[in-house]
Amino acid sequence: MIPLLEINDLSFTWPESSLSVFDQLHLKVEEGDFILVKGVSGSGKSTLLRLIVRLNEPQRGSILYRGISVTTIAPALLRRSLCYVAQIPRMADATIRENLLLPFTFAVNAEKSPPDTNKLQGMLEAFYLSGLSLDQSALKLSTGQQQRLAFMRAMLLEPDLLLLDEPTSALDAESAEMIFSLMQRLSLEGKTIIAVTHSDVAIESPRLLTGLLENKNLVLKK
Ligand SMILES: Nc1ncnc2c1ncn2[C@@H]1O[C@H](COP(=O)(O)OP(=O)(O)OP(=O)(O)O)[C@@H](O)[C@H]1O
Repeated sequence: MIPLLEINDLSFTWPESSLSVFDQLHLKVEEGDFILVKGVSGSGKSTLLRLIVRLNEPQRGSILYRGISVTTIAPALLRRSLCYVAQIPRMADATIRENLLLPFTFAVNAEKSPPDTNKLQGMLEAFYLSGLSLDQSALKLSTGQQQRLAFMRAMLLEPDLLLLDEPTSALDAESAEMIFSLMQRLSLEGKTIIAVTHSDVAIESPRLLTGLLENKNLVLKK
């Protein structure tokens, strides 16, 4: 079986830097895997996610999505299937509904049908956002609420792989707990997730793997 994502021999150095972030890194992600990437600050956790969705390009090595080099897939197309949620959520100065539906206005998602109000309301509840109106301003939400909204917006696109960059960094313990329980639930539903975290969280999923980024490489363990 071809893995969902396969990284081989990956080496990367930021422009104008003399130190490489990765040196011959390998990673294989099968459908349904839930990988929590840990590592000290500066070990390259965000950089790894950025390379996967082609926000940066490696100097060496390959990243294959379903066996195809990501360099041959237009970034917008790639990011339709591999959804990246950045550390700091970005919301437009618009309502919650408009923010959630924004990706469906992109040409690349033209064949995806936008969710109706019922689905959006249901999802708000599932993402611990019940009580909010779809017609209120997204910018007036707390960081934790915006983060859950960004997470929900990504899931509405039904990506093959969800990449979450430090989804709980700006959150209090209670909001972080909600994000982790959401990730656990999605993993139990069979979603494939790579999430970067600093926290020592108790997540239970039969498909959970912990990846430690250390010495420019990633070591996975059960
Ligand atoms: N845009 C950039 N330009 C140059 N160097 C960068 C850039 N972004 C990150 N780096 C460097 O790359 C290395 C890895 O950074 P990265 O942000 O991936 O680490 P991280 O493990 O995600 O850190 P943190 O846990 O603090 O978020 C660091 O040495 C950092 O200084």
